[in-house]
Amino acid sequence: MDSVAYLGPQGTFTFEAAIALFPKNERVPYPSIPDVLSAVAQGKVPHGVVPVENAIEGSVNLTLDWLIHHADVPITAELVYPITQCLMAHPQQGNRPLQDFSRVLSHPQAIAQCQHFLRKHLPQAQVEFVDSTAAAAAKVRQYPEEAWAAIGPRSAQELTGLALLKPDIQDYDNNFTRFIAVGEPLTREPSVSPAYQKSSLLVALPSDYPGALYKVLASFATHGINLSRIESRPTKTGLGNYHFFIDAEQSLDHPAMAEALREVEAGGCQVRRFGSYFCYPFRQKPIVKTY
Ligand SMILES: O=C(O)C(=O)Cc1ccccc1
Repeated sequence: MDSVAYLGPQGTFTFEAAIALFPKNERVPYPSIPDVLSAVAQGKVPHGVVPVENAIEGSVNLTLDWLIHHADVPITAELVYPITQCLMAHPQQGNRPLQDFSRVLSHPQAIAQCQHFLRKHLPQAQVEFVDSTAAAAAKVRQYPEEAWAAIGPRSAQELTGLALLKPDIQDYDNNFTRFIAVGEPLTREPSVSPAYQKSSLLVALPSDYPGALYKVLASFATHGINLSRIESRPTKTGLGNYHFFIDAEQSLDHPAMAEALREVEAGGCQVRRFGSYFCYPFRQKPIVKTY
């Protein structure tokens, strides 16, 4: 069975997303987002799952930049998945008042989603960023004597046997994250039904002149294509140089899309196509305890 690389270890949000997108496949944890994308790009695994955007904190720039600069892999599916963060600690530290914790560990996106909570309840705690929420939980588990806490999903708390200090600590409701699958096309249906088809593109403008981006947007508009996301990322060639990561709610082989892209390219833009794929809205949380 085709295996799936995901941002691990077991118990990350990406682990849950990988279960929802690839319920029957073998899943292989990788310690970082670049490791997942590179494993797929190098053909070590046919599929990968990584986070790409969060409703509160925005883009996962590491994912976008690695896709743009280092891993030439198509996007094959998207999952929109609800995120609830909990605060956990070693059972030996479970009765400690929150304000006495000296350190809080998590993935930068998770820390960013709980800024207000941390300022209010753990103002003394030093923040330590790690590669994933479940890696944070695993590290806290290794240091029973330390007054350390981790932020992450309930599955990480359950799998590591940490004490649950407080559930639902994210600052805003409606905390959703988009995860993408990359690599070979999906051979089986995920455990959720698709909502609609979309495409992802990277558009580089020919040069900096008035209306360059406007012309690109106009081509999509005149062909009736709805853009659901436009993210400027530095090209890394100099300050102020950007290209645009664009999501369009249309398949690449649709005639209107093909015509819009022909126009954009005729205008001198370079367009990279990451592929067309289905977006799967989350319906029911997978049960991770049994995995
Ligand atoms: O570290 C994880 O659990 C991840 O999957 C990355 C992440 C972190 C915070 C919100 C969504 C995804």
